[in-house]
Amino acid sequence: MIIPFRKMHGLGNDFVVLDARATPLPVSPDRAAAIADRRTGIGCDQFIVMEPGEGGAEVFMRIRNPDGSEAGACGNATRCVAELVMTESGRDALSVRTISGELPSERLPDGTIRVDMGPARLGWDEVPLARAMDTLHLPLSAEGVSDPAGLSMGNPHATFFVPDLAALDIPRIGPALEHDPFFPERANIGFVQVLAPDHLKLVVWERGAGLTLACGTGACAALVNAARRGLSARAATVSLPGGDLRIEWREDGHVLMSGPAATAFTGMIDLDAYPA
Ligand SMILES: N[C@H](CCC[C@H](N)C(=O)O)C(=O)O
Repeated sequence: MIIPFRKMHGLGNDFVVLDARATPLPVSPDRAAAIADRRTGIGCDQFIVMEPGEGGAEVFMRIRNPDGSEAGACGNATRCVAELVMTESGRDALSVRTISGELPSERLPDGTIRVDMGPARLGWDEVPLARAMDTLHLPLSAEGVSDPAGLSMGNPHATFFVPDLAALDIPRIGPALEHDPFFPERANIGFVQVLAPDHLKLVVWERGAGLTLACGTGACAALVNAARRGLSARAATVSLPGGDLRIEWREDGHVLMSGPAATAFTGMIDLDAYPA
């Protein structure tokens, strides 16, 4: 089955996007993982399938990590899918639905995309954690880091605050933290250096994907956790290796994320060349 694909990215967090809105596509977790492979497939940080929208949403977005695991949210991909559907429909506002909820999105005058990523979920059972506790201070540590804050943006996040990101060996400490039994569904692990109350520097070890150039939900988690700790204002620029996102934790608990979305190239793929 030969079909078109679109290669997109948000600040270098990259995606293969397939369109299954008109016709269902046979994409198993194994096939998604094979296509996401950077040597034997197209390669991407997350594999995205657009499905027919439901409720008030124009499109449903299915998110899989390169290990085949399904994720409940992906901020950078949400901006990409929103931009794609806005451009094809000539609209500047629409909603993208995921398994975690409906995400109202709009194109701003400067061409960036702003998404209401929904509420930050702060309960231990929402993250989720393995047992009841205050999510503001988690009893977790690794070399050079300790005492993270946790939350969910529709996917699990732990945020460590450090004096100097450059001193960390994230590829070495990331995997064990991602898989800590403390996180029954694993977790995305963010490392934040607070530069100013309105400026955070962030690197994320992503669940099921590892080190990425940017993580939209990770930036949302970093801002909310910094504000909860009194380390930042409720709105800040979050600088990731791939570039900057603007994040605001609104008084109603919703988190707004603004940033770019880009298409790198399009092509055709033969799904039958990949494991069923
Ligand atoms: N690895 C994440 C999904 C992608 C998140 C990230 N790429 C973003 O932009 O939010 C997870 O398993 O929850």
